[in-house]
Amino acid sequence: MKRVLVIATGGTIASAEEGSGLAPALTGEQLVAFVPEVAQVCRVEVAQVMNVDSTNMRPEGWLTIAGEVRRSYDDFDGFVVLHGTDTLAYTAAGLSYLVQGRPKPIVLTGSQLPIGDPGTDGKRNLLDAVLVARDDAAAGVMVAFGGKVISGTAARKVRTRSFEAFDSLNVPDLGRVRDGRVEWADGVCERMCGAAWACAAEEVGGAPSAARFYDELNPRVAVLKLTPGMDALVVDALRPACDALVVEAFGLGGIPEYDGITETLLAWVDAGKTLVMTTQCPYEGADLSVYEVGRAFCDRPGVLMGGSATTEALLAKTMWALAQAADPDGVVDREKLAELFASC
Ligand SMILES: NC(=O)C[C@H](N)C(=O)O
Repeated sequence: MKRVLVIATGGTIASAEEGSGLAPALTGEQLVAFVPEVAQVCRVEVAQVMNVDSTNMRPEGWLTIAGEVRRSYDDFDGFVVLHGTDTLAYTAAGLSYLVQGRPKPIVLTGSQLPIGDPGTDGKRNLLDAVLVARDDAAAGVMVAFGGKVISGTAARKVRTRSFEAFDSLNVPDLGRVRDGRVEWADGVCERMCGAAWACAAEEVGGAPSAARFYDELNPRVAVLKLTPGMDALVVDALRPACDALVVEAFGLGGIPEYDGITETLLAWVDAGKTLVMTTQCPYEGADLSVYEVGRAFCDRPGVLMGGSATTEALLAKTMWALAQAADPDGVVDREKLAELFASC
């Protein structure tokens, strides 16, 4: 029987109402006990690394989860991370960059209703995630939620109440779990590699092979969604607190020319910081070379293009790449940063 480690972090799945609003109350052991089918399909152990609403999850928490996977890696065939849904997509992206190669499956899930609620989606999601984590064809970081299996770098929470809370943006779902069976989409291994992992061609398809663990992130990265009439002071105000800024431009890549917005953004890279350009449209990605209002950002040292990656993935990738590209004094090698950014 395969061995699965359930890493419990909290979230609605573990929550109960104790008079001041829903808050995590149950342990991972208690959650697993709600789903007896889990013990019938694998040997399960639980690690409780924290018990928080995912609103309070930070990049340090991603490192804690990745550290737990690393510590237990040889003892288990797969990992399930029980997590609040609100920032689950960020953590899934963070883990995708912290555990690269073609690692054993690391499957994130949670629920929209507490596991003790009679209509809960938590039992189904927990069992589905375990089924994916023990599946022979599974590898890498994934989200299993509401029957869908989604790449860890493509997930976005798109619904606040419904059970189908997550969509896969710009890449198809990796598969589905239906009636207790994992059904992978056609050509899924190639897509999984394209989405998240820097795989060599011979690593495509089949079971997990080598895992590459990283244990550093630079959390000094913010996301700025441009809005009509934004004051350049807002762009400036973020600078002291950040080493990089992920900019959600308009449409295909429009950056306002009025009131010094373009100049104030470009001053970031002149000061040695990094800009990552993306779009506020969820689908089809950005291309700043098309319109005049984006051209100034093309071929500029220090400016990286986000393509069709999600903002969640770009934030996590930037935190990872900045940490790898910095020397001990924190000076970032831009060439190395650009290479790392393009590598996964
Ligand atoms: N459904 C959920 O899990 C929401 C909860 N606030 C969390 O993210 O922890």
